[in-house]
Amino acid sequence: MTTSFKFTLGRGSVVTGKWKGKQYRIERMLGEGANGKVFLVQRDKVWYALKAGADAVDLQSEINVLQSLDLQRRMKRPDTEPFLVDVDDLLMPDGQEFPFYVMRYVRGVTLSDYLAREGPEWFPLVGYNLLRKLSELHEAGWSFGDLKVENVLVAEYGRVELVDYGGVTGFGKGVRQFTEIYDRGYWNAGKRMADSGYDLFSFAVLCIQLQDSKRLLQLTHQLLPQNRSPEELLRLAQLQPALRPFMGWLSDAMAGRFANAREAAASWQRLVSRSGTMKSSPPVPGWMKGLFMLSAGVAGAAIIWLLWLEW
Ligand SMILES: Nc1ncnc2c1ncn2[C@@H]1O[C@H](COP(=O)(O)OP(=O)(O)OP(=O)(O)O)[C@@H](O)[C@H]1O
Repeated sequence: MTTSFKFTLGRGSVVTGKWKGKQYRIERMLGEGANGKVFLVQRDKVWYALKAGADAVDLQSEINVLQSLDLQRRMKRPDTEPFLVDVDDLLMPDGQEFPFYVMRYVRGVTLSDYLAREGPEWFPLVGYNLLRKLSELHEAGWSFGDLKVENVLVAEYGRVELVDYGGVTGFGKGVRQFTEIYDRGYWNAGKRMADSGYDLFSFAVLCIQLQDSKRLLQLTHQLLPQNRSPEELLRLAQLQPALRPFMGWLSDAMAGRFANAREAAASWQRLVSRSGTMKSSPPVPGWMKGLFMLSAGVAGAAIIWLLWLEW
């Protein structure tokens, strides 16, 4: 397998898996990162995301996680469509080979783009959905590791999907792929070790990042490494009106006081329904609009209930 990773696939080109022979038509590149390139592709009129990487070992560990999550979901609901669709090698016309996998295409935008487009009042609901996603992963024994704004895609009605499973780490192991600003170790708040608290800490930083990325970045430049602390982060959070209802929650998450992500999600849900921070007039379909005629708090709880049913 080659280690160089300089290739492009133009729109309309068709790639064929070496071993299984499935064909995919390339539409466009969705993203490019350290571990590979992700393309929007089509097969039998269905859209998928195809990720090709240079390093078979890295890609294999993402594949293992996705397989284990699919298994877990199918055990809960046997009719669930798998997220991981195909695994094969890509044979390029010039003879180079790249490992790839094909997954469900998430029709979403990044978390910050979603809130900019739909309005900041979606934050409590999207945050809740993200916590539920994390707890699903944790219950399979994995920590996401590299939780950050760019790795969370949000689709219609605040549905959340995590992308880039390259940082996923089994509980108890050292986290290898992380982004400093979201990292518990960087803020002198605990070990760089995979557990539910590691992701919840990153989630808390992500909340601040969403509300005030500028001051968060400034803070990292101002502080000496030994002075980085959760208290500094909480001081920043306190300045954000949107985060005030969540101050206690953020403090618990940063101090590792939640037993797991499910407990953290339940606590978030209680806060949202109690404080009425849930948005009250979203662009929702007619059947859901009726629910929003109720008070914001009740409507919020109703949406959460709906999402619980679907999850
Ligand atoms: N299933 C998907 N559906 C839609 N878009 C996706 C999907 N998977 C990945 N993407 C897009 O492709 C981008 C790059 O994917 P990914 O983060 O997995 O690559 P990477 O090489 O591991 O990147 P990084 O260097 O950030 O680790 C994502 O930010 C996202 O925009």
